Amino acid sequence: MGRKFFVGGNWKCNGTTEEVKKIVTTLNEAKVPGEDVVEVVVSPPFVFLPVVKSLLRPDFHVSAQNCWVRKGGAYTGEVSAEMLVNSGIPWVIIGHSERRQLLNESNEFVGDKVAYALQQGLKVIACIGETLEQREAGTRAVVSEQTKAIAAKISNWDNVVLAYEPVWAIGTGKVATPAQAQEVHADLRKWVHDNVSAEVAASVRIIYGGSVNGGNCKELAAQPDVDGFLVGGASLKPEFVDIINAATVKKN
Ligand SMILES: O=C(CO)COP(=O)(O)O
Repeated sequence: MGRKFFVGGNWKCNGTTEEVKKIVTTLNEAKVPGEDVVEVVVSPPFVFLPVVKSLLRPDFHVSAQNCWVRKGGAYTGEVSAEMLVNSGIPWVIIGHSERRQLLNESNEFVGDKVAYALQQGLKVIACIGETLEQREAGTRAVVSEQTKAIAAKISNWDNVVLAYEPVWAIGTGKVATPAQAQEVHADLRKWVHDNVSAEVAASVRIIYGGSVNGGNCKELAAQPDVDGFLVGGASLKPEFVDIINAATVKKN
C-alpha cells in the first residue's frame, strides 16, 4: 500500500489574528488534490489554534507545535496533550530542532513526549535532523540516535510521521539537494526496517523539512523515499498551495 503524501505547514512563532485568517482564506480557496492523495496539516501557534480550526476547510487539519511530556498540572506555561485532545486538535509536532537547540530538549525527553502524546490519542509529527557540525561528523549516527530514542518508547507507529529536517537547511534558504534528502530518507527507512519492522518501514511516512518552497518542491517530491514536507517560511505564503500540489508528482 502506498504512503499518502503529507504536507505540514509549521507556522512557528509567527502571525497576528488578521494574518492567520488571511492564510486560512488562501488555503480555503486553493485548488488541491483530494484527501485520498494528500494529507494537509497546518500548525499555528497555540493561541491561534481555535480560530484556525474553526475557519479551515474540513479536508485540512490542524496541529499544535508542542505539548507537555506528561499529564498536566503545575507546569506553568505548558499545554498538555489532554488539552489538545479535548480541544479537538488531532496532531502535534514534537522534537522540532528549534526546541532541541534553544530549549535543550534531549533525545530522551522527545521520546517521552512522543510516547505520551500517542497514548493520549494524538497523531505526532516527530522531528529529527543534524546540525552542520554533526553532518560533518556523520548524519547517520545523529539521526539514528534521535530515531532510536523515539522507537525505544513506542510500539505503534500508525500515528507517527517522521520529519527529517537538517538544521543547516532550516530557514537558511539552503535546501538539501533531492539526492541528499533521498539518501538520508532511504537510510532512515532502512534503520526502521532493521530496528522496528519491515511493515513499519514500508508504511511510515518520512517527510523532508528545510527551505522547501514552490520552486524546489517537485524535484524533492519525486524522490522515492520523500513522502511529503514540513514547511516553515513558505507555509505562511500562497506558494504553500504549490507545495501541496507537489503531491501529484507521486501519481505520475
Ligand atoms: O523548520 C522547518 C519546518 O518545521 C523548516 O523551516 P523553513 O521551511 O523555514 O526552512
